[in-house]
Amino acid sequence: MMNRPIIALDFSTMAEVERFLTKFDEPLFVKVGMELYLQNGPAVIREIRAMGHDVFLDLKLHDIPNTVGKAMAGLASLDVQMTNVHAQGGSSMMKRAAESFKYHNPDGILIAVTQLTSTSEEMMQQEQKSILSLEESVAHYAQLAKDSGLDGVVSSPLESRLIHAHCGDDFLTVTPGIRLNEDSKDDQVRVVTPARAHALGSDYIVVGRSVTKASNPVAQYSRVKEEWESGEE
Ligand SMILES: O=C(O)c1cc(=O)[nH]c(=O)n1[C@@H]1O[C@H](COP(=O)(O)O)[C@@H](O)[C@H]1O
Repeated sequence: MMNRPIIALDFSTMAEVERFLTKFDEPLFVKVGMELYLQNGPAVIREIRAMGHDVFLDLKLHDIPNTVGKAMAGLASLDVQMTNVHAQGGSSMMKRAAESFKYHNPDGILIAVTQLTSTSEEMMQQEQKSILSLEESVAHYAQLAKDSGLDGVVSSPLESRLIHAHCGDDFLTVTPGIRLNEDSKDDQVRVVTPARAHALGSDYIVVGRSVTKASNPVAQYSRVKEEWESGEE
């Protein structure tokens, strides 16, 4: 069975979240990111969990190991199914995050962002002064995350095969940058359709605006889910 698509609740108020979620009569897997969490705090997680939905808390922690370890202990007590850090924070930071998260939430999934889906290879090389190709960089950070005790990484579906080849099929690929054929890319660079993400072997897809900005979000969610499960556009 395929994992449900994760829907990014990129709203700024709880009222908008409620208006969106009450349209659905099935439990969703949703993502709470910086926009919602930083403006509304931990109460949003409790409310969404009380409505029966699973939560990926996406705050991409990136700081010194002690700070991230302590912050992670707080986040782990929120009863979320998945959360993340930035792999570029390094292996000591990721190890502290994993120890802290797993101690408080043994069943939770901890993943690391490799290269954002809004980053192109050209940007990476010019702005990060990296001498690697984008794929080499993603594979490198995925291996570092695995060696630090994390369960998987965030990347574009374009790198899912490479990550599985390097880190094994059990190492999770959680992949945003999903667009239906007729959608615009917006600020994303490395995008694919849900069907293509299936073919490329992603374990989870993260979908935001394609569904949240649709005129009929429930119908659009069903379409994304069907494409993702069948692998056909
Ligand atoms: O960690 C993430 O979820 C994430 C990592 C990444 O590399 N790219 C990325 O788009 N995301 C998140 O995935 C969501 C994508 O939203 P849409 O572009 O609207 O589908 C946003 O909430 C982003 O914050």
